[in-house]
Amino acid sequence: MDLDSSTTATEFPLPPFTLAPLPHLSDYLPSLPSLPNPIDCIPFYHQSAGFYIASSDVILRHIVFDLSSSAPPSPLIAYHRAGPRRTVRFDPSAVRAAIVTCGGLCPGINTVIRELVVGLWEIYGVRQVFGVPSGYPGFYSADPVPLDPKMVDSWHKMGGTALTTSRGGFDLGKIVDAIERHGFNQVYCIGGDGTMRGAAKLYEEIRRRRLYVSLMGIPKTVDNDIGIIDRSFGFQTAVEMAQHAINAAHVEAESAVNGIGLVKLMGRSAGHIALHATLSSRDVDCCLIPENDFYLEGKGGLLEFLDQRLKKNGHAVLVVAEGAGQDMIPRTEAQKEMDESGNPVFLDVGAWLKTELKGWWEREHPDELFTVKYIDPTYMIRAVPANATDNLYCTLLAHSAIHGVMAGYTGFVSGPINGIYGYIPLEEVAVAKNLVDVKDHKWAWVRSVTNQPDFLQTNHP
Ligand SMILES: Nc1ncnc2c1ncn2[C@@H]1O[C@H](COP(=O)(O)OP(=O)(O)OP(=O)(O)O)[C@@H](O)[C@H]1O
Ligand SMILES: O=P(O)(O)OC[C@H]1O[C@](O)(CO)[C@@H](O)[C@@H]1O
Ligand SMILES: [Mg+2]
Repeated sequence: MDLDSSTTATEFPLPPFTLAPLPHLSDYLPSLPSLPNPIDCIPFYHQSAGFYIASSDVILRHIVFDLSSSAPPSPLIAYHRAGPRRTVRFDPSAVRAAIVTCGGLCPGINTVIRELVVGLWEIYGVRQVFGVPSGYPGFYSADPVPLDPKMVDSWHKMGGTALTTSRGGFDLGKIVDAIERHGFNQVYCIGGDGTMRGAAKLYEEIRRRRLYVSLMGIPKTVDNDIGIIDRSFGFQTAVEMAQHAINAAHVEAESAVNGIGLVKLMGRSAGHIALHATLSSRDVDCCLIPENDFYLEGKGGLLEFLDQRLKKNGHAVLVVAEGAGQDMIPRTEAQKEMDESGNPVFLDVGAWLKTELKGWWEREHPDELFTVKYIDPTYMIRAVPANATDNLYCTLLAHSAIHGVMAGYTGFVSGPINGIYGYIPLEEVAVAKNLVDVKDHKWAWVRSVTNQPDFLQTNHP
């Protein structure tokens, strides 16, 4: 079908799609109260038509279509829109909300906590909001901390998590027992992919026990490796922070004779931070990510490429995601460690690359000057407050979460889908991985900016 020459608007029918389920407390508690939304009584709000979101308001996950294709993209899925509902299923005076943060840090966690507290308090009139210290194990091993708007007032300006976090210690029975014991009826779990897998199990157990408890997940991952949502909060702040390291590497490399600036950035299985930092910087000569294997020696290899760059420019900047090249680094049995949550502990690809580069130069150009300056900003890109964009994102995310929970939805995650906030089943998010697609335009863009090798040659040594 040639649409180029079309001068008039052409109509196409919407392809059929499946609406993802959105679990609700009434699925297993049929006689729940149904109350008018307390927002009705806030004197400053003058609800316009369409203010309340109905269960018929949906967002399409796929918004890019090939009109010449007879087959619709499959599977075509829609999600329920996030936002306030006309009725709520909790009496605000009876709500006891718990907030927990798990896994690694990420800019914006404190903003999400702040906005959950302030949103519950100011919009819905909830007065019992608690922080669960030290991640999932804190449910059964620590006392909940009462939170109020005054206490959290400036938390959006702080990095880290004021509640403290941890890895490991997920004991399903003990956590749900503790939720019952403390009388929590709303649970907000902020965390990464592991936290979402844990939250999906908690939701299943709560449902099995038929508890009047709504539990939801707010995805947090500096690596941006959680699927379905557009991006995770704090990611943009981390990319911005990574620029400082890349700029320093560039200055060091440029100021040396045959200088290489090497920057390692976070990203266990997904190279999004490295990729975005590369695209924003434009000083990077080569970006190495876990999704795209690379090799050092021979035709089309990294060393050949760097040799050419040094000859041409006198310096080069290399960005490597921490999960890249792990299979190439020699590792003893003792180094095959896992962290408390079962995530593999990586070896330092930056330190390994630095040694390899120095060895190569000494072998190939023993009489020429050469410098590798290795910068590993590690936690400096994530242990910072969120920037303005991420703070706004965190606020909308927290408010979307509250509206959904107050309406009685449970077992869901809130997040932006194509720019619109929606509710996604927890179990879907728990298994959806967002890796860099090295076949799509974004990776092609990196390669066009850097002109780096594709590392696809099969006949290297
Ligand atoms: N499959 C799982 N089932 C139940 N709980 C899990 C599972 N995976 C991880 N968890 C628990 O979730 C919590 C956080 O997990 P993890 O340390 O992997 O961080 P994360 O949420 O993935 O965050 P990040 O990716 O940012 O580090 C831990 O308490 C861990 O025990
Ligand atoms: O906080 P820890 O346990 O040192 O873990 C660091 C890891 O956490 C992350 O920031 C998020 O998963 C990774 O990029 C990094 O490898
Ligand atoms: Mg994780």
